[in-house]
Amino acid sequence: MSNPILQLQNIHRHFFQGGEDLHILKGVNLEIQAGETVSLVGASGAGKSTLLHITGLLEKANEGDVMIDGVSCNGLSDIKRTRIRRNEIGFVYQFHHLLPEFTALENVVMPQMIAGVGGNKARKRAEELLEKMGLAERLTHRPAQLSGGEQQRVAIARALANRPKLLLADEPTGNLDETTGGEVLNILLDLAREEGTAALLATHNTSFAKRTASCVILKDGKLHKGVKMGA
Ligand SMILES: Nc1ncnc2c1ncn2[C@@H]1O[C@H](COP(=O)(O)OP(=O)(O)OP(=O)(O)O)[C@@H](O)[C@H]1O
Repeated sequence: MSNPILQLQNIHRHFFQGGEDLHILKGVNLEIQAGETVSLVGASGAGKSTLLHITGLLEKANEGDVMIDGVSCNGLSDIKRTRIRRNEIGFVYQFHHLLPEFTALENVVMPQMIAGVGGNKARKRAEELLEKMGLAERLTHRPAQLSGGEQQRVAIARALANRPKLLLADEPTGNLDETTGGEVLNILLDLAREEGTAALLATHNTSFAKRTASCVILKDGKLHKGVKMGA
């Protein structure tokens, strides 16, 4: 069997605040395979965003290792960590962070051009992704001309544009109503499975968490296996 796409090994994170040692993550372990979707739930302040930041190589753990497709990222230089982050990891946030002056299509083309993909190829990939998102009629719309759900679908297409091995999403539907959020989540999960992307999604919405292949709960600094969920 091939390597898991993501392995978190004994991750610890402390914050030192006002003379106090806040030990937020106390030995977190997790494995996610290609095409596997996992939701991350936990009370506010449990450390979900901190764990996603460490997993996305945006910050470092005080102890432990993040392995991306078998590569140990702990001891790598900042340049190598940035390269892995750019090439192997896609991010979706609660707010879409699309570039307002560019169209939907251009927003999805852009990260590919930055990664060195040629214009025609990048455009074709962007069109395909946006069509799968049900946005074929919205390619030339700017973010302000799109609904919240449409904006978030463009953000998901952008995150997947460079075919990342790992998709990290922090409350990807947190800014949407229940129905729209559910639709956006289904699209995200279908696409991640279809593309073989490993996905870790932090969410407060327990009914949404049921739609991923598995669910982990962050509590008292450790991950606990959630009840085995649906698909
Ligand atoms: N840079 C920092 N310095 C000090 N404390 C921090 C820092 N970043 C996070 N924390 C603390 O770590 C804890 C976990 O924060 P985090 O944002 O990861 O939680 P969360 O589970 O994502 O919460 P929410 O669901 O409310 O977004 C909180 O108590 C927070 O105050």
